[in-house]
Amino acid sequence: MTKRIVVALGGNAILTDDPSARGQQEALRQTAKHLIDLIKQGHQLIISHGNGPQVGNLLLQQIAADSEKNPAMPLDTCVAMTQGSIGYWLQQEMQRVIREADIDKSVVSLVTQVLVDAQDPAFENLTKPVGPFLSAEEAKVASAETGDTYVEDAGRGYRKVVASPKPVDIVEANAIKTLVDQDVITISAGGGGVPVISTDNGYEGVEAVIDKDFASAKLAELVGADYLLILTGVDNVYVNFNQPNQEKLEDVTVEQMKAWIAENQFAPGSMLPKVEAAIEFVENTPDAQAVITSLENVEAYFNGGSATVIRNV
Ligand SMILES: Nc1ncnc2c1ncn2[C@@H]1O[C@H](COP(=O)(O)OP(=O)(O)O)[C@@H](O)[C@H]1O
Ligand SMILES: NC(=O)OP(=O)(O)O
Repeated sequence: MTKRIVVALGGNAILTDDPSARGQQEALRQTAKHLIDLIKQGHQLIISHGNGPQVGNLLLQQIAADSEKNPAMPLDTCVAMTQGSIGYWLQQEMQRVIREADIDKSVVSLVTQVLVDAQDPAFENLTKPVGPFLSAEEAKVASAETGDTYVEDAGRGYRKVVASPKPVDIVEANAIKTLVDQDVITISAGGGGVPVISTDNGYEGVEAVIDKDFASAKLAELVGADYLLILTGVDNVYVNFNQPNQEKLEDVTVEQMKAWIAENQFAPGSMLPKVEAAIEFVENTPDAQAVITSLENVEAYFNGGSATVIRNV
């Protein structure tokens, strides 16, 4: 039976070891190959993706700008630029695998605005890591030079952090839903969506990067998805992760997940937002499921395999 699946692509689906345009498109070629099975099975895909490394790199490229003839672009515009570049690569690679599979389906990527609350306390408390990983010393130098805040990111090094307000609504949700109803594969809410606030004069961009897992949960709710499929670097979520007594989670309820969150089982900035986004989606969409697994495990999961699946009961 056809299912409506929001697929949220994590960092390793886009950026492996080569950050060039060619390298990222090659990574997305492999990603597209992992998704074709779902399309062959007749499911509707609504794809979203991260942009943390890419938008941070783009901000660094703005340093080369001058003030008048080639001005630096603000963060909301940089988010839109990464939606454009990643959407372009992915759209081309999805079209390639669809053509190779001899399937007649259109793919389109949409510049997507996500409404946030101008009063969100996240604007005062910067939490979203973007760009490259630095050593403690490099981060100290960069922070002294730019005034930017750097924090340690889940044991992987230091990264610049920016504001990350929660998504309230997706401006283009009806347009996306119309396309999905017409069986078009959409790539939307990339990089969490371009953060905008509502003013008397319409929408206005704000300097922030929305977490793509929360934006994907909102997207899944608004398009009436059956599944929110969060794809990341691990086949399953674990409790006591990376410890001798680590335990793989398979079928779990929202209630169990909340208890483990209270025990600080999931790392902020990496697994925690995924688990919270999964809970938010299933709480707002009672018969739906959220699945957290790796790209490599997707085909196996949808053919009867195992992953971390979060349901209401
Ligand atoms: N409790 C946990 N269970 C499984 N993985 C965890 C856990 N805590 C942290 N992680 C790590 O978090 C990573 C996912 O976060 P991250 O790489 O930031 O996401 P993304 O794939 O969206 O870029 C996993 O690949 C894993 O290494
Ligand atoms: N916007 C966002 O959450 O990107 P990452 O998943 O790449 O951090």
